[in-house]
Amino acid sequence: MKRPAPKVGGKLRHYPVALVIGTRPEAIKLSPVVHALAARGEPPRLLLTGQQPGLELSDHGLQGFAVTPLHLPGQPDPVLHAELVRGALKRLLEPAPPQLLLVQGSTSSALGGALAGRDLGIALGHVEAGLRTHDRALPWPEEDNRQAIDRIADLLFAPTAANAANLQREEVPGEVHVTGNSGIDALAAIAGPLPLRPRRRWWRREFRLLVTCHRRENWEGGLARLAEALIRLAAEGVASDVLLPPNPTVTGRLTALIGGQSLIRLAAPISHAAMIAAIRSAQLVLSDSGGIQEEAPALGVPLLVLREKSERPEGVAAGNAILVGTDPDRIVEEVGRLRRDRSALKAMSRPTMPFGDGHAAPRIAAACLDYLARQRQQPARHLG
Ligand SMILES: CC(=O)N[C@H]1[C@@H](OP(=O)(O)OP(=O)(O)OC[C@H]2O[C@@H](n3ccc(=O)[nH]c3=O)[C@H](O)[C@@H]2O)O[C@H](CO)[C@@H](O)[C@@H]1O
Repeated sequence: MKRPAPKVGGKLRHYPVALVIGTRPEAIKLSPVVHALAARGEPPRLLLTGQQPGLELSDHGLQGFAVTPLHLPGQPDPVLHAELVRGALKRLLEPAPPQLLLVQGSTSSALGGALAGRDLGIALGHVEAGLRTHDRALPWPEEDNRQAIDRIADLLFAPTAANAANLQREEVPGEVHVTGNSGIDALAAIAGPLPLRPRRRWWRREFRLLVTCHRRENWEGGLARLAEALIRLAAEGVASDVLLPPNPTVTGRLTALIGGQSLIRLAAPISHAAMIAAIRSAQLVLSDSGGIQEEAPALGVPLLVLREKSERPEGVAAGNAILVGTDPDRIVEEVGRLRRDRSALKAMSRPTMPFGDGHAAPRIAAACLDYLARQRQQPARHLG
């Protein structure tokens, strides 16, 4: 189907900085950056790809900013989606390109935005640069997308020193800044000043799990193995709250696998503030989400990571998380062990801040504006 090209807003020229947003985690993590840029007198234009249909920017405090929607929902083939975003953004931005384009993370929207920026010779900033599993298949396509974006970015905002070390090893040509993850800024905006004090009442009689599972690598087999584990745990009296993702494929499969099981509650996606409250009140979280791997340590909530490999080893190193994959025996065993061993659970409940101090966004905004000021003093860039 031929899609109409998005209308070009003449006002584009008034926005030296533009940001690409496609999904919930990008909105969550870029909102603090948008506000930090605005606080410094440079409110950016938001380019909303539509990857996650129904994403409401106002849910993430992004109302009132200039928004250009592209209406490009995610495709079964993420490489195709990245190309659609690339083409649409090139048509949109070519007449009046911004001086700096920011993308976040590892989505096909981020890759498409980065490639469009490169095609048009626009300086590119990557928020959340340098995360690596060093395995192109786990997760695919995120690992590929991250590497591809980092290779062409002019500004790389690495959340941690280990992320920056990955970039230095790869000898990326852009400037690397260690800033912390802006997701922790978003968390602080909800939870209050960080670090939090350890929770006093971390143990309760009833044992409830908070569960999310949506990564592509878990679609074939992983979801069914997790479902088996949750059903076995329910038989032992362990209750689970399973939060369904916005993705209808995963929601359909999870509902077919565990819908109607006693002690297992399925719930629709909730707001970020409600999610933070749910994490805080869980005794143990099971998740394959990237953002939750960052939030749980800062909130001092123990986490079992439903993945074989993670690009966020800092949570495991800090003692808050254990990588368990989706083997049902392993999940049942770890949950059982932590349920019985209160001191092990308590040791994982100490709030830690391996992913940042909650002040990443002002650092990112300052580095962007400094870069723009330097660029303005140089002769114009030419497309090679
Ligand atoms: C493993 C991986 O590659 N993850 C990538 C994925 O995000 P990620 O895996 O984090 O995506 P999720 O959809 O799990 O989003 C996580 C965020 O959504 C919140 N939440 C979750 C459930 C809910 O009902 N409501 C809600 O608000 C969580 O608190 C968290 O802040 O794309 C991000 C954006 O590019 C990247 O930064 C991540 O690296």
